[in-house]
Amino acid sequence: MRYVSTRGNAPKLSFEEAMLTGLARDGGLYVPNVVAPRRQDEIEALPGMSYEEVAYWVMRPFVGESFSPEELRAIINRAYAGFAHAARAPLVQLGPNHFLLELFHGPTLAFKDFAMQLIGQLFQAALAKRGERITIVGATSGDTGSAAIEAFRGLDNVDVFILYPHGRVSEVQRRQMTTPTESNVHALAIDGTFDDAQARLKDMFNDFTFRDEVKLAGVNSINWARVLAQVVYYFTAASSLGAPLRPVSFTVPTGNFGDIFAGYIARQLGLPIEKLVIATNQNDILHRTLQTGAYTKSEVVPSISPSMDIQVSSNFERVLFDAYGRDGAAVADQMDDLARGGFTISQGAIDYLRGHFASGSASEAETLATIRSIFETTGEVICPHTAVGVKVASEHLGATPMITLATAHPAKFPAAVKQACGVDAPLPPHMADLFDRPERVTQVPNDLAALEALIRERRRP
Ligand SMILES: Cc1ncc(COP(=O)(O)O)c(C=O)c1O
Ligand SMILES: N[C@@H](CCOP(=O)(O)O)C(=O)O
Repeated sequence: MRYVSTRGNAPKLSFEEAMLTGLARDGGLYVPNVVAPRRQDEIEALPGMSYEEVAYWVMRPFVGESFSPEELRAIINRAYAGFAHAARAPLVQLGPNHFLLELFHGPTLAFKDFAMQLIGQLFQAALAKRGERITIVGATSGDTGSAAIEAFRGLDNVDVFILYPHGRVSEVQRRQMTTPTESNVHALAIDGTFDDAQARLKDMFNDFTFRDEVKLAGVNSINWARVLAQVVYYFTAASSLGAPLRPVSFTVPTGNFGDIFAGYIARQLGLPIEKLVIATNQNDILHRTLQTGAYTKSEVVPSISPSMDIQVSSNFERVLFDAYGRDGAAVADQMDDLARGGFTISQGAIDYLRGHFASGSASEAETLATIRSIFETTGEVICPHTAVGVKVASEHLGATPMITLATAHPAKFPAAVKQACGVDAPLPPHMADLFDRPERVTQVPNDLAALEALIRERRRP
């Protein structure tokens, strides 16, 4: 298996090379050169397998020669050993034909742990073999940052810099990033939005002098390995509800488009997903794009689901690449237009997108009302991101089982939960003293040169 850039003008790489490279050198994102459907009998055999066994089955063909079968199995087993639930990603029923896929039983209480715990192990194995050290820079709207810090804290050969938008993450999310004491961890509060943070990160990748000097690596969903790890739970969830013999639908709270893109890959691998529904908060650019055919940036408005306060959804480029028949030059043109404010999608490409995705959005009031009504009718306390998904899913329910991804633990957003339904959402025991731990953070300007200077100064040579 080789990996190609969505902009068609970068070297083709192996899985390990693509993982360590991050952003392609033409500014694009790496994707597999082919995603072939799996055999039906193999998919039928998934129920009854452990999460780790399904993960191995999903990932093995994508990993190729980069890791031996034994190495990959051991890496997967280590990655999920610390999860608090034996099923790793349990399903709970919310109502007739509506299920929640709980993705918050990892160490930092969000779905990011599924991929980050895995790539932490993959990076360590690859770096040990190569005898290399790297500098990870990540952009976060709240959850990627803490998951990355948890996966890489204390490692001798990795420095981690996490850029989060100052004042635009929840207090629990911020403290998860600012309280680790390891000297290889650096929390940076940028004066701007998540989009600014992600744009500066991509600028760093496009500054080849800096990139090569610090050996820059990325753990955002820029990194294909992140997306791959997230494909697994679509299979475990669907197969526990009877797939592939009966179809299922998914609704995915969406921001950077990584999680739903993983669902799109699962469908390409042969999972019968009837509807794949994009659920956005009031920052509804993806929903508007599907409706209008134009991807037009507007200002990010802070919401009670802050991790989805995004206008430039990085992984949308990956699906556009397919929508344009894998024409990298066409994608590169559209991304140039995006830098100037937006682009209009061709008729063929928008038909492709509408054929693969449905969409909807939830206002702030609808998000709060959903948290409240789910609590009152089921006793479940859900986080605001999950509530966005549940609200949008309710507009797409039918005869096919609907699975909404519960992307974070409610304890990460206690203020919104309290406002919605009046209950406290306590942190689990391993985080119970989070508010007593001292914070360590540097406020930084939204300026490439200043950020690069700080990283050069702080990283260990
Ligand atoms: C809790 C939560 N829900 C949903 C999302 C959106 O996921 P994605 O960015 O993969 O679309 C995020 C951020 O990634 C998140 O942290
Ligand atoms: N919501 C994310 C944004 C970054 O997404 P990623 O999947 O590209 O890492 C966050 O919580 O940081």
